[in-house]
Amino acid sequence: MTIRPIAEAEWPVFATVFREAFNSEAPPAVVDRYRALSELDRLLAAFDGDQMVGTAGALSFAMTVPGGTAPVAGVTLVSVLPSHRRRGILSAMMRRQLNDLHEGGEPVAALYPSEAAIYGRFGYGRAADSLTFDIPRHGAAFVPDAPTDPALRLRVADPARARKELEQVFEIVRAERPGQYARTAARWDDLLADEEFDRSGTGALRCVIAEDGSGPRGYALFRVKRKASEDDLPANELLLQELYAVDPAAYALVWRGVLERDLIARVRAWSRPVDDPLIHLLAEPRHLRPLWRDDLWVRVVDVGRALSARAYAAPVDLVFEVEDAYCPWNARCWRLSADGAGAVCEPSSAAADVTLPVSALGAAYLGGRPLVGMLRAGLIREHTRGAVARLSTAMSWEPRPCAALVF
Ligand SMILES: CC(=O)SCCNC(=O)CCNC(=O)[C@H](O)C(C)(C)COP(=O)(O)OP(=O)(O)OC[C@H]1O[C@@H](n2cnc3c(N)ncnc32)[C@H](O)[C@@H]1OP(=O)(O)O
Repeated sequence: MTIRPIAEAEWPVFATVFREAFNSEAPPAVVDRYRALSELDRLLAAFDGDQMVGTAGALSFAMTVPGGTAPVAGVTLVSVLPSHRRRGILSAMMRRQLNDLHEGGEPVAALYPSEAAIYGRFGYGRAADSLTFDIPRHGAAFVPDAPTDPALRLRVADPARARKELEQVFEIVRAERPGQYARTAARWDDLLADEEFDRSGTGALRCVIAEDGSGPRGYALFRVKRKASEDDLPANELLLQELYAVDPAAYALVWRGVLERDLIARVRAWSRPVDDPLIHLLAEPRHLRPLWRDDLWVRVVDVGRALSARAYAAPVDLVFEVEDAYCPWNARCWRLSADGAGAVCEPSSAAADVTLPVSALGAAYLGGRPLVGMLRAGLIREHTRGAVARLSTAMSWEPRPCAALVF
């Protein structure tokens, strides 16, 4: 078995392997979009003799982390042909990729797993969660004191033509929420693509923008799936792709534009953050009927650099011991000292206050997974009473992390 980067000429075979592994029906135009999204020199393939049997890629993200932005490898296109599964090919590709990231100086990796049980063994931790809302039209009323702004108006826009305005809003909001990553032109092309395959029975991509005299302040992208009830009344579903706004009044107005749209029986919204302000705006939040699931998984590739690259919610100074079977350079004691002036995380020879698996550090890295929960679950060992609570408080962050756009 060989694992190596691919050449441009090998892309079609690479695409054949991941299409087969994912049981994908993606047409050539969509495969071209994957290529535009990919960074060729960061694609790895596994070979059995001459045959390509496995794939893995990484994207160079600037990702929002607590208090700033960090370089993060967005791991993607991971697949092994059905004929070659459960022989350790994924494990070998993950080991190679983690070594490459370490040597290339990328301190953190993140991914969306196809199945949540796969990546914990490679040191990834469940770092962000998201909610799916399923809101019936009759449950869409807002609390009486929901914010309004008479300067705001709602405009129906063509998504492709409105791209610059959407980018303008997104650039502001992405800096606030950990897990959000800067979007390349290819990412926007993919998000706004509206070919037959993208519609797949769910209708054209639509857009509303909340704006005032000085420009856009919020937007929603959505499709409408046409449906009729048994007695032939409109029962259409609005499928919300994304909704962002830079201030509360614009946020409320865009949601109103979505929830109060005529001829819609229900609104389904995926990948909403767990602290979505909509939870406070709906007069009857039980109508959100939230479904909880995992969003981003994070892998701390280099403990010292990763933990020095973020901010902390409270001062902390302690020593923790990391267990890491895949990245031996992490497996040792580290001292973390952080206060309002910054954070330093360095190797230490002092006795550890806490021992934890590297996946726990990944889970806590974006501020959304309190370590105290993992202590109670018996996944972390505490040697100094109260040390996990202090580290947990320091690593927690507002707002809660959510990438919300699968890569
Ligand atoms: C970020 C992303 O791209 S996520 C997309 C992941 N890809 C897919 O889901 C496509 C379909 N699936 C596949 O291509 C393959 O089944 C893969 C990539 C998930 C696994 O590849 P394999 O080469 O079979 O994995 P490998 O043999 O290295 O398995 C390593 C370990 O993970 C376990 N494992 C592998 N796949 C799964 C799974 N889907 N669920 C739970 N455990 C799994 C194996 O049992 C093995 O466990 P062990 O170490 O205790 O023996």
